[in-house]
Amino acid sequence: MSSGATRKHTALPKAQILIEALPWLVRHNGKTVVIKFGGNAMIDEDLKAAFAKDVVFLHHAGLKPVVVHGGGPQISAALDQHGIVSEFKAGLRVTTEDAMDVVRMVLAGQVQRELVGLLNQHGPLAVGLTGEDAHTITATKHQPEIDGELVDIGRVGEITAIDTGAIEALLADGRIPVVSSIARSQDDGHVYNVNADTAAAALAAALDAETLMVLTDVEGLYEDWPHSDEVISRLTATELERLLPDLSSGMVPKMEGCLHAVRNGVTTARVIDGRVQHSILLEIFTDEGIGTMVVPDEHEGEAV
Ligand SMILES: Nc1ncnc2c1ncn2[C@@H]1O[C@H](COP(=O)(O)OP(=O)(O)O)[C@@H](O)[C@H]1O
Ligand SMILES: CC(=O)N[C@@H](CCC(=O)OP(=O)(O)O)C(=O)O
Repeated sequence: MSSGATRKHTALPKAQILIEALPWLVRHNGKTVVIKFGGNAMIDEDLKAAFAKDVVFLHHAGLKPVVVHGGGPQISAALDQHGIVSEFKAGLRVTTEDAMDVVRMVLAGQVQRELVGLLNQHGPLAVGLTGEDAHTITATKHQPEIDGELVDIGRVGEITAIDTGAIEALLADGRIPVVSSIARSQDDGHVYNVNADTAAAALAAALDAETLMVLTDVEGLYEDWPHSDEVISRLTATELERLLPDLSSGMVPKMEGCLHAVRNGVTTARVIDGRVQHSILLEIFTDEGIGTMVVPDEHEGEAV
């Protein structure tokens, strides 16, 4: 049996860890953080549960987390079951009308429900919605330019407007919004498939969020991918803009999204490793942030 003095002594390091978080708690109090949880980081059950705990922790620590989720691998698996081949052009899924039904079913009916369920194990907190709800995300048909030609990739949307009303009402009510990246169409009565990184960045900018955090399945933006695993730890908007033409595949919408966010009022945009448990807490409450941080140009040289 341990004495009172010993118990106090062994508990001391815990108190120190808590008190070290004080400056960050003060700095982030009341601030909105948009967290994009990528489909690739969502494959492991323990990671999903740890993610949910981190988000609930942020909520109770006085921040306002908004979750935007992906589901690329989950959509591809479901399309496969339906005998629909997955094809990507310019990093975006070619989405036929039939594929759109599957995308919507998987994102809104499966992935979002699962995240809402995990978050709500900690209390009546999470409310799921898609960009269709209350006109949260409106889009028009996106036609990427490939080799100088506009290409038809089906029901893929380009965001034209964000209405933050529903999300802000949920935040004001002490809830955690969980948003699926599906948009209402401004042209017809249908819906569009939107890349989840792009949706998260647009929401972060429209919500005037302090931070956009993109969780993925790599450590951050590699300097010379796939030849080296040297992570770029900090980039200004202008430095990122110069790098964009050389980026490939999944990193393109992420880094374009980070650039859009910091050019539109978000203080920092970060790409971090969703495979590391509690990476969100490391980013928000310590100096030992991991991954890649993008800052606006005017913050160059300042401590963020
Ligand atoms: N410069 C780069 N640095 C890191 N990853 C890169 C880079 N260029 C391309 N990638 C690829 O981007 C992937 C992440 O994007 P993606 O597969 O769309 O993930 P998510 O499901 O999280 O959105 C990485 O797993 C890696 O294969
Ligand atoms: C247009 C487009 O490509 N939409 C994506 C939406 C999901 C997504 O972005 O998921 P991740 O974040 O896991 O990649 C798709 O259909 O895969």
